[in-house]
Amino acid sequence: MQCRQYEEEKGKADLGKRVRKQKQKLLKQKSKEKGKVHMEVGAGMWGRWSRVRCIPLPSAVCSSIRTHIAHPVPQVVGAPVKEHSEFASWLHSRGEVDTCHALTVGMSNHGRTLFAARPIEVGEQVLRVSGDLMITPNKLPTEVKELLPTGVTEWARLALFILVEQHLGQASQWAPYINCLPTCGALHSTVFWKKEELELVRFTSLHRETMQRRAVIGSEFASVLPVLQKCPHIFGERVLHSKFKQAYATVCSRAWGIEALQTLALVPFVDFFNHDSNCRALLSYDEERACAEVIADKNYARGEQVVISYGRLPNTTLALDFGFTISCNPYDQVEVWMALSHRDPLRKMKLALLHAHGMPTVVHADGSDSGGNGFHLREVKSVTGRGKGIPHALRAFARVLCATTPQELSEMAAEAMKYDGRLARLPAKSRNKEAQVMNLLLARLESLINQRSLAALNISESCHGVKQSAWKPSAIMASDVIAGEIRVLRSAAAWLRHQTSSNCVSVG
Ligand SMILES: C[S@@+](CC[C@H](N)C(=O)[O-])C[C@H]1O[C@@H](n2cnc3c(N)ncnc32)[C@H](O)[C@@H]1O
Repeated sequence: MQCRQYEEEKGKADLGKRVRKQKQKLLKQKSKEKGKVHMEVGAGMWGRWSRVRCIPLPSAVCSSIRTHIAHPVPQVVGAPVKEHSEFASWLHSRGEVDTCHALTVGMSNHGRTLFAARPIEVGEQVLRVSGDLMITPNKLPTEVKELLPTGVTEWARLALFILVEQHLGQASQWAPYINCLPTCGALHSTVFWKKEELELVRFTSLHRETMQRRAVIGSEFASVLPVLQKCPHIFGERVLHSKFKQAYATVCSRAWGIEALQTLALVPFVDFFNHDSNCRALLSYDEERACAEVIADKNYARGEQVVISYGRLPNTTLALDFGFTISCNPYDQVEVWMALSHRDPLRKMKLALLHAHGMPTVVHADGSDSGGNGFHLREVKSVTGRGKGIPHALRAFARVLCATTPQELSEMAAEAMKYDGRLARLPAKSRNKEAQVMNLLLARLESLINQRSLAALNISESCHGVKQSAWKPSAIMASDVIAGEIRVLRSAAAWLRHQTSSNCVSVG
């Protein structure tokens, strides 16, 4: 019941507000850093700009990193694909002479990928692509750019770029690159899942985000449709929503945010790198030399698959943006929705207290306050160790939820003033109250664990009689997402139990 409420509340959330905040944060960060910046690939539609991190490239550090890859991406020594020579001569013809001396394009279990053409040493530059080769939205034909309404995002503009070049076919100067983009049916992003497939992840944030992404693609299509119709000489006679969606999803799985240039870009050749969550090599942009580069984070033998990290991405993001998941993804997370009851007599006061202490609640599209928010939980690595447990904000929210008198709320405000302004920095003075808070949180986590366990059962029942290795991509991804959420929830519940027992708080 609470989860249904969660879905409804979150579905109506005022996302515009969040986007504005994220963009402001990004702009603040911008221009602080000069030199090389790391980029993260993918969409995360509303969070993607905030995911474009801006960290000076530690080249000195890079050369001393010898990462132990605990779960490497399977190393498949693939025969070079025919595009490799085509690609290499195309790059040469464009003056990209240094780009791929160390790498060759081949096939892996996960589509095209890059292999070491010779032994590669840690700290070595394995790839360098000049700014000229990057496809940015300003490379759209001028006629199209002039017709597009201002609100059309860079994601949609890059999707249009793909459509323009696909229409040109072999006459396109980008043809060797465009020909390698995924064809219809090759992308497994959740935006393409059927209704019954999406049902498998019904209670997760992935479900909501997928619906939002679909809505965004739909409204972007509506905005560009008049331009598509005005320019049949550029796009062809009739561009259907499905074709635009395919191009849009392709951009989501391949575009890089280049903060230094404040733009989104498709970067040919870099596109062939597969992702490994244990890898520390990132694509970075060298502002001085105006080129993108990748530095090896370990030694590679000839023929070994060379990977990079697309970022510290949970399976929900991987499934939505890229159409794959990783089993036991170390960056998995769960969104736990907590909300004040409409029947709570202190609701107004509690909302005021939360808002005054930097704890916003989600606002519906109609302007009403949901009285709740989602809190992201990551796996708690050690139940007994001193590392991070559950987010402080979640604990503070639970304290506010459990307050029963105005006096309690005033005491919380006074205590926050004494410290750093944040609510509930210390456990409640009354042991009973603290136990109540812990019980509330534990009950919430346990109900989510039960719900996810049922979802996991559902997935295996939907694949009854089929060997796991033969499951459809959607079932594998749904299973990884749910298993990850259960793992995270269990670790958080174990941490809570340990905290309460070591503080001698009785937990029911
Ligand atoms: C930037 S492209 C990488 C090149 C891609 N393999 C190709 O054939 O063009 C990203 C796509 O590669 C695939 N991919 C990358 N890393 C993967 C991994 N670790 N497991 C499964 N698929 C992966 C996914 O299909 C993803 O959408």
